[in-house]
Amino acid sequence: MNMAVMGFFARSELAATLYAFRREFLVVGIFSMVANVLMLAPTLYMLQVYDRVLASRSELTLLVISLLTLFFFAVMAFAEWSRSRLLVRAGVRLDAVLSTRVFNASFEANLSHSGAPAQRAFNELTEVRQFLTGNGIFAFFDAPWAPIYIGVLFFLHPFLGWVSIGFALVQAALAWFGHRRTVAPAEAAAKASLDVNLYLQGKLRNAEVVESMGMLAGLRERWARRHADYMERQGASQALTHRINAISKWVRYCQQSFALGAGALLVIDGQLTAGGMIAANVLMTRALAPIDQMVNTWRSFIGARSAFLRLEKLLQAHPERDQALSRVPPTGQVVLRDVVASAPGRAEPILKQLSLEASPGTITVVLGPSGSGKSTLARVLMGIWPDVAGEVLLDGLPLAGWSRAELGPHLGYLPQDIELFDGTIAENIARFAEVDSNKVIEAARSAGLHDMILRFPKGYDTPMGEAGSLLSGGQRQRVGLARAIYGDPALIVLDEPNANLDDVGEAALMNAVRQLKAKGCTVFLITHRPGAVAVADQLLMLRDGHVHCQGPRDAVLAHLQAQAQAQAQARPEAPPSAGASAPLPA
Ligand SMILES: Nc1ncnc2c1ncn2[C@@H]1O[C@H](COP(=O)(O)OP(=O)(O)OP(=O)(O)O)[C@@H](O)[C@H]1O
Repeated sequence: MNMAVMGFFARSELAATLYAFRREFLVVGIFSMVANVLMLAPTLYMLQVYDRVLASRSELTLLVISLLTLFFFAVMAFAEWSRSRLLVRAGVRLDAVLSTRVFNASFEANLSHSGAPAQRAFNELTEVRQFLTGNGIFAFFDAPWAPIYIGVLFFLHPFLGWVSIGFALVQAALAWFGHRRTVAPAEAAAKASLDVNLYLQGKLRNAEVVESMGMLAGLRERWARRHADYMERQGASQALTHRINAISKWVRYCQQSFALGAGALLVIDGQLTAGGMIAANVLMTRALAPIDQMVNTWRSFIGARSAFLRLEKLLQAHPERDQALSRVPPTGQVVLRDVVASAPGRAEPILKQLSLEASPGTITVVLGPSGSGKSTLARVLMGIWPDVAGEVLLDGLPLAGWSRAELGPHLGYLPQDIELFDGTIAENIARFAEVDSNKVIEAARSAGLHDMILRFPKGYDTPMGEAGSLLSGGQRQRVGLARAIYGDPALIVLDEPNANLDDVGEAALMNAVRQLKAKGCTVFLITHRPGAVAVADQLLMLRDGHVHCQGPRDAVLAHLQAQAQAQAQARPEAPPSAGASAPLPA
């Protein structure tokens, strides 16, 4: 294989995956060769019928060559069918090989807000697969055979060979021109189409909010603007493609008729038989068909190529995680050293030089005003904040180095926006792994949910869709809590778990937190409610991304009290110094 081709397959993971299909493509190439060589059969048949059968008036000759041609056609049909089947199967396998990888990469991209939505990545995978396994690719397999047909035309008469080369050049020039002109508009239209779809889907997801506050008109106006932009771009792109297709069609008609005319000239001159003339006409159409096919499939080629490039970029940006980094289960010892968490588009980091330690069997309550960085800290602790500097260690090892699939069951996380997924309540609590009924019930009990679930008609097997209408905000939060508790994690982070809870719910939560502590879990509890301070071993107060106060609970409380008293005494003379901070030694 030549260097350029090898270079292509070596350049990325995606290209290397395609390289694994080289055998299939080779066999497709062989079938294409058989089919293309046998395409000469109709030409030979025509020659024989005109020049031999009609001249000799022999029915037997006609029968023999007809049967022979029939056999060739059968082989040709078999070769064409086989190559299609092979490609379809290769497509299914390609999808099987890549879909998990693309799923993981687009999931990670979503997590870091760095990539296009997952759905787009799957559309791209489908586009690449459909191109590689559809009609478009045949043009590439058939094109190399055009020279053979042109060679046969030269054999019939050099003039016919030159005419076919002339037409081939015109067609190729048209394809090249088409590519240059249509690539940008086609890509712009595809992007605009995706934008419109994604915008619409996003709004449909929030249909209740939109409806309740009468936001539809405003949103429709924004959607209409995007839609109009898409229509305009698509119209421009289509108009151009149609123009190029029309020119291509015109060239094809000219070629079909003038090839016959050129043959007729030679017949008049006595240089070609009538059979040769008809055969040359068929042959020339055949020789130029792949080029014509390429002009028509150019658009899908461009689409597939840019989809390929985007997928390649996505996979490169999110390489497969090294599964070898799995380790013994963590005990939950957490150390953060000089952690700085940033976000794109923000001049200042969200968390600034944050350091803390938490041991197994302790509860750290994180307090602080809105926007002080508590939820960001929760994500850092879970290892899902993309842009972190400093050290985040779990059992003395960097969190980022753990195998996510293995670490996941040892972590518990209750985010502020609880997302429950399609499936039963039990499956949601069991995190969609194999449901261990005892563990599910234990987690539900701890979250104060068990009795409530039993009151549902299908109990733990109630689908989330149905339960969605049965569950209140507080109950959803408790299902989220049970999911976080499930399987006795070593480290658990609860981000405002009591936001929607009543007093009973809050008591159940505090009970659950104490149980977790008793089991040796490292608990982080982020809250606005002062009641939670009662269960804390240590307190961490954040203010504007900084540690305002940190240390054992009683010491921090005493310090805050002393600070408040000092401020109260100083008040008559001078205003309090807002934001005075004094991190306590842990
Ligand atoms: N993905 C993000 N990109 C940019 N900025 C962000 C992102 N997430 C949060 N922020 C900003 O970081 C700051 C801290 O946000 P965070 O959600 O951590 O605060 P919080 O203390 O949990 O607030 P609350 O109590 O209201 O939940 C805010 O100013 C917020 O605007």
